[in-house]
Amino acid sequence: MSLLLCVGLFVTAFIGTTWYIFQHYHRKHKNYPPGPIPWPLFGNVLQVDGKHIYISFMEWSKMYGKIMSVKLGFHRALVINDPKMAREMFGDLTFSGRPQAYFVTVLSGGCNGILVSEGSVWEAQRRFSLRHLRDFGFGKNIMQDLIMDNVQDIITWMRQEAGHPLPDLQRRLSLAVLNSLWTIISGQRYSQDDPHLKALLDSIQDGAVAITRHPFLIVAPWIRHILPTISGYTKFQKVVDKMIGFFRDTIEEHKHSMVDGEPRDFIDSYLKEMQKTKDTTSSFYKEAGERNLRAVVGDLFQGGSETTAITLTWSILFLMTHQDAQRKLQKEIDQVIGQSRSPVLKDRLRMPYTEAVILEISRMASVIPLGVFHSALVDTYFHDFYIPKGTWIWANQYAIHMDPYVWGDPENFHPERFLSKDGKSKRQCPGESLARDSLFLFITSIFQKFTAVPEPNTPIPDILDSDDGFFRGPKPFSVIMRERVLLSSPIIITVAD
Ligand code: HEM
Repeated sequence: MSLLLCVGLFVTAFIGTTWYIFQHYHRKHKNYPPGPIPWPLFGNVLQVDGKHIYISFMEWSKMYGKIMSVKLGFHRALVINDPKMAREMFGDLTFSGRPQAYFVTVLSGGCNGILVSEGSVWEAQRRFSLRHLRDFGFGKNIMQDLIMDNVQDIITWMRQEAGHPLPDLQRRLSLAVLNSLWTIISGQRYSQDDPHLKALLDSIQDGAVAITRHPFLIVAPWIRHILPTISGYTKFQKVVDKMIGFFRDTIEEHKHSMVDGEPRDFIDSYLKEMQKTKDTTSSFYKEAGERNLRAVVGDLFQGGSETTAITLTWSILFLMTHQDAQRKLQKEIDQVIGQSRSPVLKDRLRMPYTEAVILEISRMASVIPLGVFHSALVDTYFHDFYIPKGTWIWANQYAIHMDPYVWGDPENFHPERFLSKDGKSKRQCPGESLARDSLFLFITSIFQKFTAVPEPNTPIPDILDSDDGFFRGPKPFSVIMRERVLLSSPIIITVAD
């Protein structure tokens, strides 16, 4: 090696190390929350269990405290492992930003829509969407009918498969949940086997996988310029293009088939709002409007389908492995609903045990174990900790849901613990009531008719273990649904007013 090269390498290493030490020790404010020492370039990413990152954070919080800092590549991030602090922080608009990171901007075609936008765009898009989703059923009786149509498909399918292990349970549930959303957003209802519906689900699932399979694009996006294939960039871009293309095609079809007068669905309403908008700075104006519409449609599908479907799959696993809880649930169903009619949302008021089961399933499932990133909108203080503008913030929902100080015995499935109430935050899930309604109607309808039992001689997965991507799903399991009563006539799903 020539002397010149040696000197060059030495100088580069010296400058790099000095810069790193300066960054880490001197530019860090003395009241910045503590955390593990990050490595150059990749931060703490290589120190966590890549499969269960939230468990690594939970372990670290025992050393560094309920509010701790980590570094994801060059990004500063905080992890909140305490329910009170998380509620307080996310109830404060100062922390209602979203990280404007590379992968976020690619997924939303800029910083558009509801999920990743900020400020006036977020407010306008969220307000418009909630108002117009209500026109097409959100939070109304008609939503119950839409959900029940899809519940009926699941009951029919389970009846066909009764007594045998259920194939593709999670996919079936995903298609059923997605179909209700699809009807509200784009006006059509498909059969469960429809290729269009399947293509939409594939595209949403590929999108979710794309986020988690390529962590380097999240923490070190610059790597795509050097190693586009190895870093996963080429594949990521392909998946994202396909997903955005799907939404673009759906919107184009609407533009061609839309008529004057009443909008047929959410997309029509949005297109009409765009036509009315003359303010060139509005997020509904022309090109900006189209980008936002595509992102909103993506947010609703991505936010609403897999979350609910994975929670339902966990429900079957938890109830299959806790026959006692399943029997109590069925007893309440028999007492309040009986066998002669289908469940209706009004039944919820008289079914505290069922509600407790749903809450306990949601706690133990923690389907979005780290929640969705927030970010600090200004330099600020929180519980005497200094938090610089732009810091990414995770609420470790899994740690909160499994905190022994809060729950006593968090690893046990124990619905009775939920016979009390909880609070709310500001940047909160707009689909919460739809998700709760869906979980109630699916669970009561399924367990009204069937009992879930494990397939004999097949291993049952540990319910505390999971298959993780962006979502936390159960490990594969085999379930047999046994019919509870033999009906000679086909099931009639009637929805009372
Ligand atoms: C079990 C079901 C669900 C779970 C566990 C869930 C969870 C979450 C979480 C943790 C957030 C982040 C809130 C925050 O920023 O602090 C969120 C946001 C969001 N969810 Fe859900 N969700 C569910 C169902 C739904 C449904 C059914 C829809 C739509 C129809 C939906 C649409 C959204 C949207 C658009 C956001 C972004 C809100 C914003 O940034 O202002 N979600 N959800």
